[in-house]
Amino acid sequence: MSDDEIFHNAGMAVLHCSAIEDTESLKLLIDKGAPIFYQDPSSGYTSLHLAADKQSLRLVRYLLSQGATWNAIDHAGFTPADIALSYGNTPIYEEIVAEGVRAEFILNLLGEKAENGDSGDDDDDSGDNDDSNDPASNLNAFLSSQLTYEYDSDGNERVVDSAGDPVMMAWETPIMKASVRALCDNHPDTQDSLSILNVGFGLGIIDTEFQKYSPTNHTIIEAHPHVLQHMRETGWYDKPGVTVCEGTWQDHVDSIGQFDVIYFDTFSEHYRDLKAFFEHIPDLVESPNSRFSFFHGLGATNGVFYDVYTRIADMHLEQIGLSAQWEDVPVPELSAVWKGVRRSYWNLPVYKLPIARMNIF
Ligand SMILES: C[S@@+](CC[C@H](N)C(=O)[O-])C[C@H]1O[C@@H](n2cnc3c(N)ncnc32)[C@H](O)[C@@H]1O
Repeated sequence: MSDDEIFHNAGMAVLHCSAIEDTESLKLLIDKGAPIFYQDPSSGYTSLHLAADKQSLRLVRYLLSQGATWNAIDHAGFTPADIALSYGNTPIYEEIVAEGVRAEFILNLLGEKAENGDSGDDDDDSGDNDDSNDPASNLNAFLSSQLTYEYDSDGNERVVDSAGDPVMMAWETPIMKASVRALCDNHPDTQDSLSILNVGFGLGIIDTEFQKYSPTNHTIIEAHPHVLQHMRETGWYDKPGVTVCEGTWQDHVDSIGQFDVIYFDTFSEHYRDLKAFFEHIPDLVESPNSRFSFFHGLGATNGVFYDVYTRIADMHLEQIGLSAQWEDVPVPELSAVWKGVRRSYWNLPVYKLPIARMNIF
């Protein structure tokens, strides 16, 4: 028998024992090195998918304790937690999501260690591998990519990079408006007029909304030369109170000052970059009343991943002394907006809008 056949048979035995909830035999197989992560070639199911499908919390716990993969996707596009959710099985869903948070949290720490030179690997979660020349995942490739401002066939504005990936799209307007309302409405410092920092101009949707509050200081950090050109052509450099900081936020963040309102929405960066920005917030806030938000699109092609990343971001904010509230914003059906672009980056009915404040004051 070839190695491949032995591997396949051992994997199928793991799946069979999971399907009949035979934990005794499962334990023997796993102790002998059978692959707990094995995916059925015809369905893509893993042992954890089967345990979720059986609604066996005991088996789910056992498999997770033995290192089962929390986020494997079957051929229909579902993770084990999606299956639990389809049954309304909250205990199993929560068990798997908690494991996801633990696993991603540790991967994040390992990623940081690697960046600090503690290990040779630059291996981390959430596709944070920027070795490629893909403008959507590598900042340098993005900054030298041609950007095009255009309208889709329904007249919705968007800006796309040279690979055809959308950088910003008009469908996000309700999210941007809701973010500005949550950041600016009833702000205790409105009397003195707000000072606002926005990182990432894109289509200028959020900056247009911020302008409605007549901020005395409205600072925009923008890195891409074509976006800056667009800002010049559309008069943003001449608006009273607006300061455009050309370059990346990493270039400016240490000398930019303090603000009542801070928003962050870049492109081609990764969770670790957002987290690095979080760490500057204590130095960027003007007062105890200052509010911070960011575009939360982490893992937004799958509800389980989105849930896991919402919790991870919340924990990281907490670690640096920020406490966040998350408001649900409904997102309409979007299939039409992805026509003519390479990848869709959103596939969920609800946006989780974060509003964070320093909790040390
Ligand atoms: C998704 S768009 C922002 C959309 C914006 N919120 C709006 O309402 O239209 C992201 C923007 O961030 C810019 N950007 C990407 N990386 C950046 C960085 N490191 N520093 C500053 N700007 C960056 C991009 O050029 C792009 O204009």
